[in-house]
Amino acid sequence: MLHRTSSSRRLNIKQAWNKFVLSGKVEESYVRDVIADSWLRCYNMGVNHRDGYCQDLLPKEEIQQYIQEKKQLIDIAKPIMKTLSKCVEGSSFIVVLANEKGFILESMGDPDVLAMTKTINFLPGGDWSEECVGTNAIGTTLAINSPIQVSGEEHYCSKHHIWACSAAPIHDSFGNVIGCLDMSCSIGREHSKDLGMVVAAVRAIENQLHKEETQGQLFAAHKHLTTVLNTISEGIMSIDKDFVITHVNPALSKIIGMLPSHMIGKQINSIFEDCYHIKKVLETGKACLEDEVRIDVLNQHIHCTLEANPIKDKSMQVVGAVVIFREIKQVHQIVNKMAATQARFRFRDIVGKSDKVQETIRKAKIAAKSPSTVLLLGESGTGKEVFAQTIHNSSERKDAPFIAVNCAAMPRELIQSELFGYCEGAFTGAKRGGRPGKFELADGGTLLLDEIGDMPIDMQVNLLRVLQEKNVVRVGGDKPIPIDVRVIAATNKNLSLEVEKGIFRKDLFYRLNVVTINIPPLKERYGDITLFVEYFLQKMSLKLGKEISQVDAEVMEILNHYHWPGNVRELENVLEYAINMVEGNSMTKECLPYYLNTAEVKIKKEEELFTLAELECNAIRKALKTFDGNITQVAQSLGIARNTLYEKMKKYKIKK
Ligand SMILES: Nc1ncnc2c1ncn2[C@@H]1O[C@H](COP(=O)(O)OP(=O)(O)OP(=O)(O)O)[C@@H](O)[C@H]1O
Repeated sequence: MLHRTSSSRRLNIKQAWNKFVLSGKVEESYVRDVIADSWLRCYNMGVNHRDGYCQDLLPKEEIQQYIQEKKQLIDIAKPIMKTLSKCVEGSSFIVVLANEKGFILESMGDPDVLAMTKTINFLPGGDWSEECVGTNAIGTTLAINSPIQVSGEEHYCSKHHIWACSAAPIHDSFGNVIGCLDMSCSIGREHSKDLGMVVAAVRAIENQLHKEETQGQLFAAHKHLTTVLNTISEGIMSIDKDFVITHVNPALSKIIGMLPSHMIGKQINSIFEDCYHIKKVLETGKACLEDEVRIDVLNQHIHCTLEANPIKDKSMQVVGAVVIFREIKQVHQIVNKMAATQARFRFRDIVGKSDKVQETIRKAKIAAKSPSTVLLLGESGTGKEVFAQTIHNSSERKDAPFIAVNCAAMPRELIQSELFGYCEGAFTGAKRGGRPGKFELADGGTLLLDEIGDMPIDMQVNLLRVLQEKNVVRVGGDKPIPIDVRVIAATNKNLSLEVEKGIFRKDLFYRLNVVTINIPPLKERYGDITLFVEYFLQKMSLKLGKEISQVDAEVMEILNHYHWPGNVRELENVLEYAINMVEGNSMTKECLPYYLNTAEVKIKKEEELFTLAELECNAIRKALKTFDGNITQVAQSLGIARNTLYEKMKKYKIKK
């Protein structure tokens, strides 16, 4: 139903208006109170009823300033204004947004009507307050803080009598008026639902504004909280009810040695090996405070106090937990640090799935359970010390010290006192009270004699005596001190050859060569390079503050075919160099050291020689993969009997 002001009513209002402009009094009952009040305000403000042309169109810079101030409102209102314009398309309407002072910020709609608005400066920058142009929808809605429709002669100025306008104020979440929305058309084209549409559009604008405000507040609160968490020196982690890590602060990342991005989104038990304290909090909903726990993560043990608090929702259901870690620098850790290295590695930390490494691990596990002396043989950088630490940590001596001594690095004249200690006054410069040697420091634990092949021959006899007698006599002393030490010796030399050459004592060789473990060179560990790359990338990305998300296939090709004379240590160094060289987050072959990119490496790759056993082993593996473990088909394809195939699989420890 069209609601147009009837011509008789218009006439009555017009007569009332005519009388009012002469007398300044509203006598007729045809004029709504809200309009009459507005007329009186305008009359008292001295608004010229014959004018109505907005004189005060703002200069461009000032309009821009107003637009800038209301950017958020305009951004939200514009799409809603467009929708409103679309709804009334073809009905000669325009939609106008003004600020709380009545200055127009934005207008859109019917082009003919927009053209008409130019004659009265009903344009962006125009001041449509009552004070400036008298009673009108924009100025009056702002003056009364309520929606209003102003038609024809209800306008204070005669020039506006040809318009019918509906407007409603827009409020912020505190109820302050921040602007208004108006819909205008020529008189006679207005509709009873115009005001309702404007009010609905204003509600939509206000809702969106409040939503953005709430989001802004949430964002600010989140930022605030993150800043607090990030500046706290304790390690803090939050988890959800499914044990998934949702937040890790930088302090915890530093304690654990792992980037937050590598932890967030993961299950806690994929990072921490023993997390039953934390799980209990989620299960029981009760907080937990532990004085001292050992957290096993990334081949290291972290001693810390642990505090875990449940997070509950409105209905008191546990929805997650916050865990606080405080690192304890334990006394024996400090002692260990001063004396030698901390034994960090355990079997599960040893990278490598190749048969050769698995065989070495099998033997090392046996050695760990026995009290016998162990001899570790392997090229430089293969991980002899890694295995020595692992054996120690898996032995019953794991809680006692692990001391490593490099026999090649010690000055010849100091070996004796370093290993066996000295008494006060043993030599010039000897400390008061004397000093214990490495054997004494390792008492109850394990002593790694690294590079044993480099121990001077005249020192070897003393070592043999200590190993046999199980006591040490400090340099300058005469009292034997009993020691209980498990010795692990390691060398990259061929000790029997050294014995033949007379450089190494035969009796010491036999004394050490009780449980011998060969550590394979890296080039023989088929398939392990990829695992090492993953492991070192994760370890070093934190140290170097870089995240590498991709390693080119070409890089893997080169790394997989290089002969690695420096073994794992060389690979570790190459990767550290390459990570440093990465620009962006992808490792290309240009990042590798020059020598790995040279022709020599490629030739080696082509000329690579395998032993017969390796060829046989590879052929069986390939065939098993091709025939999906079907023994009959594999035996047929290789031209051997099934029994022979089983024997060979056993020999090479190949599983189906
Ligand atoms: N299986 C492994 N898993 C993880 N890291 C390893 C492994 N093997 C070796 N490494 C790393 O490679 C480097 C060299 O290892 P390590 O010092 O144990 O070798 P080594 O054989 O004792 O060397 P050298 O003969 O020169 O003393 C170390 O940084 C070690 O952490």
